[in-house]
Amino acid sequence: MNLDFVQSRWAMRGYRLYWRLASLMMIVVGLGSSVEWAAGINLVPDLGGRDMRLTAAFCVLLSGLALAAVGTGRRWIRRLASLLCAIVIGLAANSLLEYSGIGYRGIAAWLDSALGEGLRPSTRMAELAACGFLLLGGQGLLILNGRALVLRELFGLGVLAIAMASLASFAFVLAQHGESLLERLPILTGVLMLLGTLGWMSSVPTTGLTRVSTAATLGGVLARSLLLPALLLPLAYTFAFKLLETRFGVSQIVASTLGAVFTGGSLAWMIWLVAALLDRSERLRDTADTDALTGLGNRRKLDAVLQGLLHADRRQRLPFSLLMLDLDHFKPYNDAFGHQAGDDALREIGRLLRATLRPEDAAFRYGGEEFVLVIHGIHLHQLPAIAERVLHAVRANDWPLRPLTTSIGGAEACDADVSAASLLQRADAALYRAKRNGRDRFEKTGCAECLAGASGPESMRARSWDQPPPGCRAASQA
Ligand SMILES: Nc1nc2c(ncn2[C@@H]2O[C@H](COP(=O)(O)OP(=O)(O)OP(=O)(O)O)[C@@H](O)[C@H]2O)c(=O)[nH]1
Repeated sequence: MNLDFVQSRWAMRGYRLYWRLASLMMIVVGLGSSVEWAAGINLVPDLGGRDMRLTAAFCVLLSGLALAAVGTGRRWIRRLASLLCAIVIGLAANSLLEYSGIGYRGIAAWLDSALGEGLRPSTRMAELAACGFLLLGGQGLLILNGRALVLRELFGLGVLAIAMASLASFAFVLAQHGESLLERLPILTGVLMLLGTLGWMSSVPTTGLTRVSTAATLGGVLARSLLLPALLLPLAYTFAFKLLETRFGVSQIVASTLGAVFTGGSLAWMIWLVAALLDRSERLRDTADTDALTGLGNRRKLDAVLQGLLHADRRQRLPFSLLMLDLDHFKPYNDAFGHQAGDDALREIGRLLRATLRPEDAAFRYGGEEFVLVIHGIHLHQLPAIAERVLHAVRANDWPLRPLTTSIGGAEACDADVSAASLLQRADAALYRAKRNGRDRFEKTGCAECLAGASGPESMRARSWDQPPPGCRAASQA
């Protein structure tokens, strides 16, 4: 399934920045480690454990250079970067063959004997590092050439797994002063592999796994805020609780219990974050669908509701009708008492409509002083009773400044209605007639009274009621 995402500008910037920093760091550390190895000096801070070997340092340097080149449009630079990745693959494969036990003596063995093993530490990188760089080189080569998305993501996940295991193992060793699970993979190499594989993924943020986490959607926010803690927290806990046990004499049972409590707590925190974000997005959606003045649904919400009702399976479609309301002589009311008083009156109409309708029906502000009511399970011949209830509620309300009335037009959803426009148009035609026939009254329009396919009522503007809605002339003048 191929999904398109709208990317978040900030997330994209963040990923691009990370990619540049990762490539820079790899170049600096790779170069530093190579020089350090060659000159026998200490340039790169020792993180404990074993030193990085010459071949690993070279792989880091070449991967960093190739990574820096991925953004360029120049073909020859991309070719050069592909060549660097191919060299990384070659060096890693060479190391693996050296370890294979088939008696292959590769570059590192040759270098070792040429430089005099014993005088200098071995040039050979560890087996796991070789596996990691084989995958990292493959990932880079495929990204640079825009090939095999799934395979390169799998390569990335492979490097991630090796790097994470090395970090966890290192944390464990640090805490325990004991044997490492992955004793032969130096921590610096693990960290750089982690940087490198995430760097490759970040260099093309609109593809593969990263495109979800750069999306400007709820899913994108969740991925950005939860992926990294989900990866790193178990690692940090392993370290912290092992440290409590070995260095501070906390018993194993207490350390394990604390580990379980913190892991559960983190999980609960992540779920809470998801729930809070879902809640916020739902409230935002509600706000977008609500008219701020009256608290009723707005035009956008009405369109969605009608769309849903009209697009329901014809055979299962339940009858429903519309009432379209327009306040009578509202302009003089506004002019006489001011806009604020007009707003209060509109708010009061919203309250009256909510109070008058059954819970299953819904009122929407269609625009200005026009409202639309969606009445479920009601046919045209049943509408007058409901409309009369609304007319009475408005008429009988205790208006503080001057009595207000409303005119109402009604129409039923017909089989021929494929969109909301024709239905709204019939309700509008009936409203036009109610206005023409003296206001404070209800009129209805039957299914055949307007031309099918008309473009819907004029709305959200002051109506003069001198002209009937287009497409309903004959019916409107009836
Ligand atoms: N206070 C207030 N007035 C509004 C709002 N929206 C529309 N109106 C006013 O509603 C009035 C509508 O007037 P018209 O459409 O000319 O019609 P009318 O005076 O109600 O007369 P008929 O509809 O012909 O009975 C205009 O004066 C608008 O300014 C609003 O949100 N607040």
